[in-house]
Amino acid sequence: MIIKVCGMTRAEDVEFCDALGIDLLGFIFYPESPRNVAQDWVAAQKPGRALKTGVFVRQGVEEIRAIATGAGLDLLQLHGGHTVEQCLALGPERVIKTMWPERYPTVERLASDMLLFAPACRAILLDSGKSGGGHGRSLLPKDLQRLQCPHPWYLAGGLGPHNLTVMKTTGAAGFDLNSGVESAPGIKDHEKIRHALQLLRGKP
Ligand SMILES: O=C(O)c1ccccc1N[C@@H]1O[C@H](COP(=O)(O)O)[C@@H](O)[C@H]1O
Repeated sequence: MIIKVCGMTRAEDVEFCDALGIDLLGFIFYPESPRNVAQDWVAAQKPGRALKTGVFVRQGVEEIRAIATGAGLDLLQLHGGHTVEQCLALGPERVIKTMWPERYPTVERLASDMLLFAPACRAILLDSGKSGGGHGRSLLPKDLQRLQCPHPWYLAGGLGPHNLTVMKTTGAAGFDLNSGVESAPGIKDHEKIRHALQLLRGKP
């Protein structure tokens, strides 16, 4: 199971999550977000094990490539209306493509769109709402329990210790934690992260 903690804005949170065994650390490159970070600061963050994941909303391929190189990113989370062609141009092995189930009338229509993107990304991230991210709202687990998709998909949207037990029943291959493990936007609550990890991995 992959666990990502997103919205890193402080070195102490990067170090804490890396030491705890979090797999992916998310850095948001979106000026309208309270979690937006500067490329140079991200370049200075050097986790030992966790992969650095940049989150992009509006940027095109060339800009994403430049930021990825400058900030030393391992993975790219495309959290806007990015196309299959853009994912392929950036490299499927490093792309996490966000999709929004609430845009689809049925879970079957969602699954067929996920299949279109599958060859263009390493994983699909399902978030709440119809666009953007960091809303702090959650998807309904009962809808996702019926989802049939052979490609790895991760779950996002208001995840935290309060709902992870039920969210685990969706069968997601990964969980992306953000506002649900914060004390304020961009300020991670270490106890909530520890508790979330315990619920997901069953470790103290
Ligand atoms: O967190 C943000 O501010 C943000 C802004 C723009 C795009 C994505 C953003 N965050 C990502 O959104 C999901 C869900 O977040 P939340 O748990 O609902 O707060 C997650 O992948 C964040 O990485």
